[in-house]
Amino acid sequence: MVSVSIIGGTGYTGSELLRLLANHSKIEAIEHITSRKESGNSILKIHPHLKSMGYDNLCFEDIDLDKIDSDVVFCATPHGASMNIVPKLHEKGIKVIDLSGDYRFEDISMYEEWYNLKHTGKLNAVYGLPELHRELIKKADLIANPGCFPTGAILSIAPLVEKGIIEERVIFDSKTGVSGAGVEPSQTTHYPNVNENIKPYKITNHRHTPEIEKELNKLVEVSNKPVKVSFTPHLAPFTRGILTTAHTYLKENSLDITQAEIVEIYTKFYKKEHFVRVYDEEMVSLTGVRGSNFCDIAGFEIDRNGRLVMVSAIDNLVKGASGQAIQNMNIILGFDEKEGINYCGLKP
Ligand SMILES: NC(=O)C1=CN([C@@H]2O[C@H](COP(=O)(O)OP(=O)(O)OC[C@H]3O[C@@H](n4cnc5c(N)ncnc54)[C@H](OP(=O)(O)O)[C@@H]3O)[C@@H](O)[C@H]2O)C=CC1
Ligand SMILES: CC(=O)N[C@@H](CCC(=O)OP(=O)(O)O)C(=O)O
Repeated sequence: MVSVSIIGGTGYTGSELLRLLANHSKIEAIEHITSRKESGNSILKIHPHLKSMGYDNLCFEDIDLDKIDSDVVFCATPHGASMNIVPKLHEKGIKVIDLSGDYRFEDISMYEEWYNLKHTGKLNAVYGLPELHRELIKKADLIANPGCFPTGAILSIAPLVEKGIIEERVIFDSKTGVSGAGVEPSQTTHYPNVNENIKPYKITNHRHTPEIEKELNKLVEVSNKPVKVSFTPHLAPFTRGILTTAHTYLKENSLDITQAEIVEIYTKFYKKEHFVRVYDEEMVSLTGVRGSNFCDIAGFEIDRNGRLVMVSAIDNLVKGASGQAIQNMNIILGFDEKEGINYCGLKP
């Protein structure tokens, strides 16, 4: 049994951590859950849906980090904030899973360029995408939990990149639900601006672009050219979910590959992966993964120009954040990887 604390407990990913951990059989207690604004208040004030789930006496605290001594701490804090919190916990020997972008880049200068922030210093973090880095995660004491868009994008084409059958340029087009923007309201997320609307943003310069690219390039054989990623997100009128369409081009020498062979490449690549479901006949959709830790993948169609289209669907708050964070904790601590997160979607 382990004790857990959550830094940033009033946000959406903090809320999801509580929801999922309530059904985790190896969690002894949520020792501390922090909030600066809600310190002293019951967590039920902000998360009333968690009533009778074992948290009725749990209150937010604005606690000094020195007082936290849990086995595992989840930092569900914004980028820029995590880098001032994580080192203090890490140096105490606590296993830390950071949901922000602060430790996702091995190369800090790349982080500073894309996040426009000065970093407080590199730590030895493992990029927590279990389907690609499970062995490293097992030995890690600091996990950089992947970004929501990168999770769906990387998983959608990782098998093709590893196989070396697509050209270097890859285009990802993603639609995201509004919870991706966090709990603080803004003009962008204001209901009249989102409802019955769809709006592209950061069409060429979203900070998840280099994250997707550097992870895909870990799969590229030295003899092949590095992948070049273009990424455009769109804000869409739903609360949860990210649907990503990946456009890739088959290499000249792979143009005779069949759809069935591509399906086979994916099936083999994800054979042991419980949380990646490959659909060779059905199209995937967001309701199929809503509330779940699954990444559903479909597509496999090649058009008359040799363009291969893949599609992935995730719940940004689960496989894209808190579910994956718990999956990482399960791997580090040697628990069943599915513990606490083994739910299907909520398709009506
Ligand atoms: N939402 C999503 O879909 C995803 C989010 N992420 C990442 O996960 C992290 C959390 O996201 P999300 O839950 O959406 O964010 P929210 O904005 O919803 O919540 C942020 C939380 O952090 C606390 N907080 C903010 N600043 C500080 C600070 N300086 N020190 C301590 N606590 C602070 C806030 O509480 P209070 O102000 O009361 O202290 C709040 O509880 C972010 O880094 C985000 O980028 C990753 C993948 C997906
Ligand atoms: C809708 C919306 O605004 N989405 C956010 C998602 C990013 C996020 O959650 O940040 P990390 O995954 O990098 O931590 C955005 O595009 O910035």
